[in-house]
Amino acid sequence: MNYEDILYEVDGAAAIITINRPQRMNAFRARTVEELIHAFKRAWAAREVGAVILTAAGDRAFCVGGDQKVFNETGSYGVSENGLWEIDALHTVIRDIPKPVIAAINGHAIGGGHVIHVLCDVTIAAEHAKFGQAGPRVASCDAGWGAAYLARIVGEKRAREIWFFCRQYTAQQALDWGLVNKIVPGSELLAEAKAWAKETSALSPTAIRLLKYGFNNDSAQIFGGVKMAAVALELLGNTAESSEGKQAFVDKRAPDFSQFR
Ligand SMILES: CC(C)(COP(=O)(O)OP(=O)(O)OC[C@H]1O[C@@H](n2cnc3c(N)ncnc32)[C@H](O)[C@@H]1OP(=O)(O)O)[C@@H](O)C(=O)NCCC(=O)NCCSC(=O)CCC(=O)c1ccccc1C(=O)O
Repeated sequence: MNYEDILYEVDGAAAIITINRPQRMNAFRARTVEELIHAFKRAWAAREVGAVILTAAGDRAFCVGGDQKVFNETGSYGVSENGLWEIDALHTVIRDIPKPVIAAINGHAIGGGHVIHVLCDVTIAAEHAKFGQAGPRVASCDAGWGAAYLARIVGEKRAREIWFFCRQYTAQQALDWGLVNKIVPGSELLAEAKAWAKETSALSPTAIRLLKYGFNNDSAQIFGGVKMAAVALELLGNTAESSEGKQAFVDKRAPDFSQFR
């Protein structure tokens, strides 16, 4: 597969997957998601790879979720080679790949971009990184992993605060809440992530695989709701409420959801 929206390289025992749409703050479209899934499977199959680093181009954003401009123009997140919109399959492969996935957060991790880092095994953040959910501002949400798994990490009260108020949190706040494992200066982010990848790659791959699936086992029941949430979100995406959210984003104004209450 030819990548247009991401970069893939192997450095030592680390596969480095870079979301490469800095002109859209690394927001994803259907093609981006399809390429990410492909790259994760490539890293899964590569014997020399012991860990995956997921990061993004530039120093402004890790990923700000679904590309709202594409959605506003086309009514979807655009086309993919296989014709599918597979955000849930991306979440699944991050959980299923039997190698640690290290998120290296180089800026804003917002909306669907925040959900992706939450699902990674560990997160290292640049000092200037910002975290939060934004979906309800544009009539979108992830009521699957994005809600239930987030609550496991930060607790119910904090998870509900994150979703119900759509605020942004600093890297220090994210560290205090257990959302990230370490904060480093932006200039040291990739080197730090590579050091973590090297360290874990020296350990028994079978033990790591067992542990990852052991951790996953405890939260696996959330998956039952993931598919339901995806179908519900697709239906929400076809409503006037969704159109108002996306149009307001493009117009750079506050949405008026009053008629949908
Ligand atoms: C990220 C911001 C907080 C940054 O703010 P700021 O620094 O002030 O910069 P801006 O001037 O706002 O933005 C700069 C530039 O980038 C464009 N941009 C920003 N975000 C997006 C985006 N998401 N899509 C497209 N373009 C974007 C912005 O328009 C500016 O462009 P100019 O041309 O220069 O004007 C702030 O920008 C912000 O809050 N952004 C919106 C974040 C957002 O709403 N994200 C989408 C949330 S919904 C979502 O992610 C879908 C989820 C999903 O599909 C899903 C479905 C089912 C299960 C799971 C999922 C899932 O988890 O993904």
